[in-house]
Amino acid sequence: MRRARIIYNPTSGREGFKKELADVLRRFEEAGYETSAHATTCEGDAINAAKIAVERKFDIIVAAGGDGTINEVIHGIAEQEYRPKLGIIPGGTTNDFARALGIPRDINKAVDIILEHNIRPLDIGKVNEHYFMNIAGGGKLTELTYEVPSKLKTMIGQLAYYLKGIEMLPSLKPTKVRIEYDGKLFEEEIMLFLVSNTNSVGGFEKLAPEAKMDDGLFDLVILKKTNLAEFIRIATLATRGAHLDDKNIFYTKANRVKVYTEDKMQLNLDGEYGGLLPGEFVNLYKHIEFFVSKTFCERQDELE
Ligand SMILES: Nc1ncnc2c1ncn2[C@@H]1O[C@H](COP(=O)(O)OP(=O)(O)OP(=O)(O)O)[C@@H](O)[C@H]1O
Repeated sequence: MRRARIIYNPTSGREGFKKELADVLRRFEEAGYETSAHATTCEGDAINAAKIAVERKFDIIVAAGGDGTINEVIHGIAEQEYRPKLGIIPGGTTNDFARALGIPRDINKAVDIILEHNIRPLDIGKVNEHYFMNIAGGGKLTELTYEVPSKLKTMIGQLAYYLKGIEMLPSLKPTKVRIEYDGKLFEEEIMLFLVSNTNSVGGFEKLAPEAKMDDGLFDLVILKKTNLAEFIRIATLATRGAHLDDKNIFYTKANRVKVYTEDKMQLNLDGEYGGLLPGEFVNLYKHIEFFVSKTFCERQDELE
């Protein structure tokens, strides 16, 4: 019999998953999975819980929670030789990764997707000792994703980023960087850089519109030094994915990207603080098998 391990964060988002747990367990059992659950107790607990699920050779792990929980589960399995397939039930305040995989917020519909069994091996990003699923980046502007208080995020969503962004615009400063990507070199002053695995980024769905999740490549998007007026013009273009051809943008695909900066620069991983640069970003090709929606499969295939 196939075995499923549900790892859920009882504190994530509006804490809705707990109430549904019995139903979710029943649905997995009915679908032929012997199923058990682990409620995370503190930061880092999902990493251990996932490692234990690997040791016990569960066929699938279902991560229920926000991006933080999914990220911890990925940390727990990414280094292992045997990696259970990963299903996601979004339950956080931000669910960028679930959104990228076309997984709806509704718990029952998310379970449907796992039980429909559309499985795709997808790339995972690694930088220094951290993993990321969606996007990593550096530059003053990327720092705003964690300066937005999470309460505010929940209440007003995307608007929180925009408000914070506007507040920070005058303090945007260029930084000299040296970026090595697949044996080539980019050396200039920049405003920010993004290393993207998916195209779903904190409300900007089109920052890396061509990012494909199973090609072993990141989309590297660099905004060169600009003045404020230019910056606003390009940010407007970016909301509709029309920025990549702009002369102020450097855009390429790469499997390995090394970033060195002259000034201190923070690293942003999936919207969270990820330490300081320098960093070496490595794309782990089709590293983990995920349960995804049919729409996701169609979208990926269109990008071929
Ligand atoms: N029982 C717990 N009590 C407090 N924190 C926990 C507990 N279990 C897990 N955590 C921590 O909470 C962090 C955030 O959780 P998660 O991402 O699931 O939800 P969220 O904060 O609501 O959503 P998001 O991260 O998407 O904004 C996790 O990275 C984890 O370290």
